[in-house]
Formats: sequence, structure tokens, C-alpha cells
Amino acid sequence: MNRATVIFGGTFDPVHYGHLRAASEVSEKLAADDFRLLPAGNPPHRDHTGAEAYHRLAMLELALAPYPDLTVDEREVRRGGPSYMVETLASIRREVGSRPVILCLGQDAANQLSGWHRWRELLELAHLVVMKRPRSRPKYTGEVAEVLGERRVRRPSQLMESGAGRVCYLGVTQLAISSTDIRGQLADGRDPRFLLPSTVLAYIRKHGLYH
Ligand SMILES: Nc1ncnc2c1ncn2[C@@H]1O[C@H](COP(=O)(O)OP(=O)(O)OP(=O)(O)O)[C@@H](O)[C@H]1O
Ligand SMILES: O=C(O)c1ccc[n+]([C@@H]2O[C@H](COP(=O)([O-])O)[C@@H](O)[C@H]2O)c1
Repeated sequence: MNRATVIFGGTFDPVHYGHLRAASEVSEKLAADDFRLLPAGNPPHRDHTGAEAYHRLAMLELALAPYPDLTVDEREVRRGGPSYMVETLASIRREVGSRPVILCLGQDAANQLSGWHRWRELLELAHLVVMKRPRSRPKYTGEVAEVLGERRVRRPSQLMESGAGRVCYLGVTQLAISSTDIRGQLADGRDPRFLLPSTVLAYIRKHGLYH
């Protein structure tokens, strides 16, 4: 078991099997002993979300309830202001000391990295694992390609040799599911069952979300 803290951040609006399967596979590949899904409280890059942060958090908790090895980190929902990942990682770093911290993000999210708040500092605080996404290829802007290229390692085990600063690409099973599509189906009165856990869908219906 590797002593690393792994963070899978997302808006999770709502959480679906694409997120959950990717999290499970990355956790397995990294042999992680501390794997956290971390919902963005107030995503800095989105004008609005379909559901309030407390609903997105509740849905994530329902989805992960049967799987105690995958936990929820609530700090961005509890914290006020924009949910900048650099601040989140700094706060996690203060708690875990020098152990490896690994931030997982999909290729689509990684392509936007140059727009993230103080993005260069992310690699001082954590390693990055970039997960391949259906229909999304590396399309970096600015200096990101250069920085990520310089830091790239081939084997996930190399992330365990230091606390931060390396980048590794991992393949995950390609499930072409997105929260946007699920929200669209619900808004159109269609049934997105089997794209997300039934407990999450029941929560959505109970609270009348995404209509
Ligand atoms: N189907 C999927 N397979 C693998 N990774 C995914 C999948 N969907 C989302 N991710 C990754 O999970 C993280 C959180 O994603 P997010 O909550 O934005 O989901 P999304 O489905 O892309 O949402 P939206 O459609 O609202 O943009 C991101 O790093 C994203 O790349
Ligand atoms: O810190 C930032 O500036 C920043 C900008 C864009 C995205 N993020 C984070 O990236 C993660 C994935 O974002 P998303 O939009 O794919 O859900 C999520 O944890 C976001 O909070 C963070």
C-alpha cells in the first residue's frame, strides 16, 4: 500500500459512473491508501452550477456510501469564496506533511490548466495524474505543454518517490458519460438511469433537481 493522498476534484453536478469508474481504476493503479473525491464548492471557472454545493456533496456521499476506500473531502464546500485548487492543495499539504499528494484530472480539465488560478504552484504542492477522456486529446495552451512535458514520468510508482512535481498519464475505461448530458436528459423529461447510481437518481427526483 502506497502512502499517498490522492485527490479527484470535480463539480460532480451530478456525480456519475464515468467519475466513479475512473476514480476506482486510478485508485487501484496507484494502490492508494487515501483516495478522496473533492466536490468544488464554488467552481471558479463556471458561471453557475445546476445544483447547489450541498446537494452535489450529498449526492457524492450517497454514491460512495458503499465504498469506504473512496472518501469525500468536504473542504471546498465548507470554505467560502471561489474554490481555487491551489488553496485546497495548500491546505491538504499542511495536513499530510511531506507524503506524496496526487491531483487527478481528466484530459479535458488538464487542457484548461493555463486558466487555473496560480497553476504553476500546483506542481509544487502535488503530482498530477491526467486521465484520458473520451473525445478529449491533449490540447495545452501557453507554457503548460512544456511544463507538463518536462515533469512527465512513465510509471505511477515514480510518483511515490517524492511529494510533488511529477506528471503521469493513466488510461481509464472510456465511459462516454457526462454530467451535462445527464442534466439535459432530466430537463427534457428523459430517464438517465444506469448512467449514475440509483441512489443519486432517487435524490435528484426527491429534491426536484435539474428540471
Ligand atoms: N466519463 C468520464 N470519464 C473519466 N473522467 C471523467 C468523466 N467525466 C468527468 N471526468 C473527469 O472528472 C472530473 C470532474 O468532472 P466534472 O464534474 O466536470 O464532470 P463532467 O461530466 O465533465 O461535467 P460537465 O458535463 O458538467 O462538465 C474532471 O477531471 C473530468 O475530466
Ligand atoms: O483552481 C482553479 O482555478 C480551477 C479552475 C478550473 C477547475 N478547477 C478544478 O478542476 C476540477 C475539475 O473541474 P471540472 O470543471 O471538470 O469539474 C475541479 O476540482 C475544479 O474545482 C480548478
